[in-house]
Amino acid sequence: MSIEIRGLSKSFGKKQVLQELDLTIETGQCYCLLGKNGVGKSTFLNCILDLMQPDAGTITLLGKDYKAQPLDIKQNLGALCEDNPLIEEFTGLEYLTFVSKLHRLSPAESEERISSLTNYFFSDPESLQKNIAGYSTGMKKKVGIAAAILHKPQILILDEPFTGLDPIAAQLLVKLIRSYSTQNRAVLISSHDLNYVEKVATHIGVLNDGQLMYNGSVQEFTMNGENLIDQALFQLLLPHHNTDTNLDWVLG
Ligand SMILES: Nc1ncnc2c1ncn2[C@@H]1O[C@H](COP(=O)(O)OP(=O)(O)OP(=O)(O)O)[C@@H](O)[C@H]1O
Repeated sequence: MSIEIRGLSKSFGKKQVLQELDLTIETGQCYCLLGKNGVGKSTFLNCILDLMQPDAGTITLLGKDYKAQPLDIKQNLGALCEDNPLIEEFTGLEYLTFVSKLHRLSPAESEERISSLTNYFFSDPESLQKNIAGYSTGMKKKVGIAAAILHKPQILILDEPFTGLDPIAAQLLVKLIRSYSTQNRAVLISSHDLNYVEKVATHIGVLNDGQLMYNGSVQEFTMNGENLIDQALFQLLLPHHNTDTNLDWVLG
């Protein structure tokens, strides 16, 4: 198994965001984490990425305990964080070269991989010669995704990967994720873009009130395709949401 979480809890002050959460993700799965704004999806991913310390619980990735073997794990982990931190003073090309050096890729490997990723995601490879500070949100997102997969990690964790991408780039990412997760790897995504989730997910998790209120296959979630993912999600979450508020003053 790729990712095994047991009893994960995290609070901010008095607000408990994650409550003794358990989750197992196997290789070959693309697990999509869904849920309303502020429900704790990024907190959950940040704990798995060791960017945030949980209050309790264990995280085992690729059979290894995070606390005992953090470096072994991180060599096999690729991540796109929600705030997508890059080095803005670098050009896109400099940044990707820097990341490939961190992963100790040979210069030839690095050049080949950056060149193919550039051709795949960027219609104008010249743009990678400019400083990241001047990039659009979507351009930055594409650089972040390329940096996450440069070292072919066995686990890929992407927080809101589709947000800000144009439809062509999003479709290219769909294609990449689909073939990526069918290899001996696993992909974990947090997303609100249900049209794209529909295209990549093998498994769905719905986070609510600190717990996974659904955790299972996409077939079961959609009742073998009878429902779309958004319909299934509405049915699950709507009873927990107040829809009675009257907005006549705006609409009238
Ligand atoms: N560093 C922090 N300090 C205090 N509270 C935080 C911190 N990070 C997150 N929170 C709170 O934890 C809760 C979960 O936030 P999180 O960003 O994980 O939600 P999310 O499900 O990813 O939301 P969204 O879908 O809007 O991106 C929110 O109430 C948020 O305000």
